[in-house]
Amino acid sequence: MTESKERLRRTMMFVPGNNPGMVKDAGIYGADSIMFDLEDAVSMTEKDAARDLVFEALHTVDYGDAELVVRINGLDTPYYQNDIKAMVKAGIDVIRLPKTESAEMIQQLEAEVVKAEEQFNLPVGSTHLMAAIESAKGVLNAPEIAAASDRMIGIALSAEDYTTDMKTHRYKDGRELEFARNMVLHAARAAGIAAFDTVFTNMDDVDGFKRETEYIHQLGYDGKSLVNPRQIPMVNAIYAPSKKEIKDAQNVIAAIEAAHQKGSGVISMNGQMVDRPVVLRAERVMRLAKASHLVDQEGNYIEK
Ligand SMILES: CC(=O)SCCNC(=O)CCNC(=O)[C@H](O)C(C)(C)COP(=O)(O)OP(=O)(O)OC[C@H]1O[C@@H](n2cnc3c(N)ncnc32)[C@H](O)[C@@H]1OP(=O)(O)O
Ligand SMILES: O=C([O-])CC(=O)C(=O)O
Ligand SMILES: [Mg+2]
Repeated sequence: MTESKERLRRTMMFVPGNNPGMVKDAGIYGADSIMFDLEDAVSMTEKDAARDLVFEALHTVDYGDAELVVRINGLDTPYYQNDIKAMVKAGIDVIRLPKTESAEMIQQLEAEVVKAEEQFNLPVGSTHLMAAIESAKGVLNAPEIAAASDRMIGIALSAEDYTTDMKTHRYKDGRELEFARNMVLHAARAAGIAAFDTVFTNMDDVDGFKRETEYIHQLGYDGKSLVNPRQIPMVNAIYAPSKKEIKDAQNVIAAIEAAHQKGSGVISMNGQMVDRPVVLRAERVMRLAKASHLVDQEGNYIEK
């Protein structure tokens, strides 16, 4: 559970569960998490076929190191119980509940997941959960939702449905999302889980996508839900630390290790106090640097 809670999740790519070609090839683009969609990308008439297709793919396709997520249908639909059963049986890593509005909904989801894990002789607790927050009620209850279960690995803002619920729509400057973005992020951080920003659906507005990603990176989001593989390298580039950030992080880690040997937890480096929060930030920079293939095994910067 700990490893799973802490893994890098910069890119979580939606893959329509009813599209055999996309489902089969989803692993080739290097997304940190692949999210098969059984909900809004799939029409009512294709719900069963999509579930079968994803189930089959989970058994036959090698998705490498990617985390495998499924967005099931909502708790107010006739599909969600079959979705949970099939996905737990297939050994999915994470179930994402759409349109989550309360902690009770997560508990209802968890009860079904426990039943399925027992039915298929899987260790109880092995399936992780996350929630998509898509309404005013969900945003206001985000702290309770994020803390509703030990299985929770993250919460995501879903701005398409959220802006509809708020009687607005998405603007280029994103000001209509300010409160929700901050609320979701704070709820995730307070619960110690990951925060995912919403999809950006205009594939032709590359500058707009980059601006939005820079903004949510600055806020502190772990990553973003995506709809297209072309968005993956753009997110990774924004999350990749610079050469100077890597050097500084390495200096901080080396200096604090030396200080610890002498029994001290705080030091001064170039006039700057270095203590635990600075070290934790440096360690995250190094995790991102490794994931971005910017350093080799020994931690040396790789010139491109
Ligand atoms: C509000 C919400 O609920 S959002 C979540 C639900 N929506 C989705 O899941 C939509 C996911 N995205 C898509 O279906 C598509 O990316 C679209 C329709 C937005 C654009 O499609 P296209 O114009 O065909 O994209 P593009 O030309 O960039 O595709 C390039 C390649 O990537 C593949 N691809 C595109 N999107 C995806 C995806 N999400 N997952 C896997 N593969 C994809 C295409 O199949 C194509 O493969 P090919 O070169 O082997 O033929
Ligand atoms: O989770 C997302 O970003 C996509 C979605 O369902 C929404 O925006 O309503
Ligand atoms: Mg939605």
